[in-house]
Amino acid sequence: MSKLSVKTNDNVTLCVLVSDENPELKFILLDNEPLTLGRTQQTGIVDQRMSKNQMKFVADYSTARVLVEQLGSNRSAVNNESMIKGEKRLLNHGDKVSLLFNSNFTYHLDFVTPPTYGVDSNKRTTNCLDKEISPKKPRSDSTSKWETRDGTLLVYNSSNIVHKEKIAAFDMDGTLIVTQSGKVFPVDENDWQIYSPEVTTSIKKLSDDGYKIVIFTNQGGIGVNKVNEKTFKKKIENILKVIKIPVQVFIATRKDIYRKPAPGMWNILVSDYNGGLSVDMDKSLFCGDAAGRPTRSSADGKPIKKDHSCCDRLFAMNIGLKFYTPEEYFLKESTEELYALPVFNPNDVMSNILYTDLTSKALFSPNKEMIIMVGCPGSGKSYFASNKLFCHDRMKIINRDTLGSWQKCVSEAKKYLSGVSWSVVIDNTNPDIESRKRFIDIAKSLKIPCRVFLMNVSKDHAKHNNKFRELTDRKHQKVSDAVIHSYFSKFQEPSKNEGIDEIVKINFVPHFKDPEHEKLYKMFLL
Ligand SMILES: Nc1ncnc2c1ncn2[C@@H]1O[C@H](COP(=O)(O)OP(=O)(O)OP(=O)(O)O)[C@@H](O)[C@H]1O
Repeated sequence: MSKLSVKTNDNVTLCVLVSDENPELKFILLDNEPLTLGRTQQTGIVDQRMSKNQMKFVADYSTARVLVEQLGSNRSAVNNESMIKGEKRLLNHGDKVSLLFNSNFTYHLDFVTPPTYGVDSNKRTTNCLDKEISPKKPRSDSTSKWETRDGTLLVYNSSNIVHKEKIAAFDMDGTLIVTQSGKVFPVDENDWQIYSPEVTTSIKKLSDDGYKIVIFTNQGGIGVNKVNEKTFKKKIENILKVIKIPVQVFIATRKDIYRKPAPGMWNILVSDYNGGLSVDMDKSLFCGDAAGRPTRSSADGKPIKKDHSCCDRLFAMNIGLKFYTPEEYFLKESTEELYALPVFNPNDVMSNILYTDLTSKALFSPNKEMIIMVGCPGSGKSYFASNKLFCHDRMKIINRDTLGSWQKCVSEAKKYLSGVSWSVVIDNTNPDIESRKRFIDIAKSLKIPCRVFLMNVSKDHAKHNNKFRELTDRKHQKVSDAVIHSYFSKFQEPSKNEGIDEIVKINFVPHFKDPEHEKLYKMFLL
């Protein structure tokens, strides 16, 4: 039995939230009239984790979408992706909402064609809440096809997009379009032309052959307000008018997991934007111009600048997709396979090495001592120092990021080492003699042994770790590449002459929180 009833006109597409646990339980969402669900008699939910007003829904019949906002404190979810208080999402027909994350309080959204109540007996006679699904109303304006995910990813769906197992994906700038002006960056939103006539014919053929056409584009300019988002969306719509085939577009506007070569745009396509169809990786492909090719000549001998980056090729490699350059795919030019990958390949990290060549001694001594870490940002000092496998309970990790200044680190180190049995680890970069001396002096004055643990990690490896940290730990303050370069320019190799008892080189031994982290770590990240 439905908890609500409503009289409707024949031409109205009714919108209903249907409980997955009890399909009899349905809530009608009237056009533009908010409905709040939570721990109430209406829903029959008594779980105390649920707020009385947990989620607010507002249907927009003109666009066949529903805006949902989480009001309660505990997490809810849309299509199994968790939401927090204050977060809003747009729902489409068929989307699943969990009033509480990981619970059975789930509903799905149906747009239902209402009955005619005997006005014309040839017309439908089903109850308005029976699951007779009307085709979605055509969206009234182009903006209704746009969505924003996680505040940074823009997604566009052509209204007649059909999901497929075969995906033909393309980069946009330099691949599907080039500037008319001949400049690297467009001078305005109209400064574009289709890369070559083969683009439209190839895409039509792919579509006829059962491929869904997708565009993945990095547009960091939007994130830093250099490019106007509204104007850019219009530009996409104009390009798609020329392509004339239904297309899905993903636009990464920030330096986050969605920015190529990180895999976020692909992952969200597979999880949320392919109608639940799995992707045939063997038949799918990605084509882009950022392929890491050096300066070269065209067939008629004209010089061609080197590629501005390798991010398209790396994106395809990270995902495991077949990769083509626009020249290969559209112009059928033969492949030269001349390209450069980043110096550091995360797949090369060795898991079968020891942390240190020191096999005779315990890495961390049970006796009181001072350990000075030396290593650039991202070299893994904190990860190593805080790894409980190697530390003992009476070991204080002292860190400038937490305390605020080296002076505070010095006094904290003195305090602990003056105590009965505490050892300390100075978890700062300590690149030069001057920065190490502050701590060596304390050890000397207290007659405590002092060792240096020197991180055996290259600059490119540290940059990779740093990027990985950015993508996996949003709370950690971002470290620019300039800070890493500055460490290396200041670096003075530690020497026993500084008053250090022992210098131990610490190798990078990979160890991951979970398989997802390992998978991401082993991808190329720029
Ligand atoms: N052995 C390891 N295996 C897997 N990941 C690691 C390892 N060591 C470090 N990482 C990852 O590399 C990133 C950087 O490590 P960490 O924060 O320890 O560096 P750091 O040298 O302390 O940097 P900073 O000086 O900026 O604090 C982190 O995301 C960490 O999870």
